[in-house]
Amino acid sequence: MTWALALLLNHRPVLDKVRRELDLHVGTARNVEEKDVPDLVYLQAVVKETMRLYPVGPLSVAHDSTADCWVGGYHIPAGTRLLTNLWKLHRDPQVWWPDPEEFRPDRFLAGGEAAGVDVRGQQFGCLPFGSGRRMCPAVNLALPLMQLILTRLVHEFELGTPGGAPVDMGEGVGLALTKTAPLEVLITPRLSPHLYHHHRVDSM
Ligand code: HEM
Repeated sequence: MTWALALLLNHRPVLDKVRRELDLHVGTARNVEEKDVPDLVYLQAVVKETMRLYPVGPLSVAHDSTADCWVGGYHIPAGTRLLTNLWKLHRDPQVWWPDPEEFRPDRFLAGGEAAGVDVRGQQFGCLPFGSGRRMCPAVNLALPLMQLILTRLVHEFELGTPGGAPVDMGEGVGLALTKTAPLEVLITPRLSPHLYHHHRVDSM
């Protein structure tokens, strides 16, 4: 979520395009709901492109091979500890991305080189949730949640940075891909005040 906001702040035309899609499908008279997300194909592309460039777990999760096997010409003996470098894979020009370092969600839209590419482990060039039997079991929780929370932030708030400065995209090293500089975002409501009404949950 942090990386998605940072990318949108540094790529205003992409943010504007997300808003235009929202204005078309949702308008400004109500809040976005989960049922709207399937119509928001550009927003979905933004989330995919964010996870391609900034996979939450850049080295995925370690696995041990249970049997001898060959991968890409290398012999892997049984019992080898294996890590998949998703960060490298997602930015490798030999995989399929002509301009892998660029944030360009359109590549996931019809006509783009990654049209139809999903992030649920079926296309091996983009695996933010891993693949196979041990892929992330929470993909169907995490993906819709990220899509909905990001959409609501973009729909309900103008987003800016202190002094209009670009966001520092420095990446930390670790099992989770963290930002080295904390993200500072200025938010201003952009919808009618009654849409920000919070329901109070009474304690039982
Ligand atoms: C955007 C959010 C998330 C991403 C990108 C993500 C990504 C991943 C990845 C790459 C793996 C390793 C898959 C593999 O080895 O092939 C994994 C495993 C796992 N994830 Fe997630 N994850 C996310 C959120 C979550 C959440 C919210 C939960 C729990 C509620 C969760 C629970 C797990 C568990 C239990 C495993 C280990 C599965 C196993 O080894 O069988 N993940 N996740």
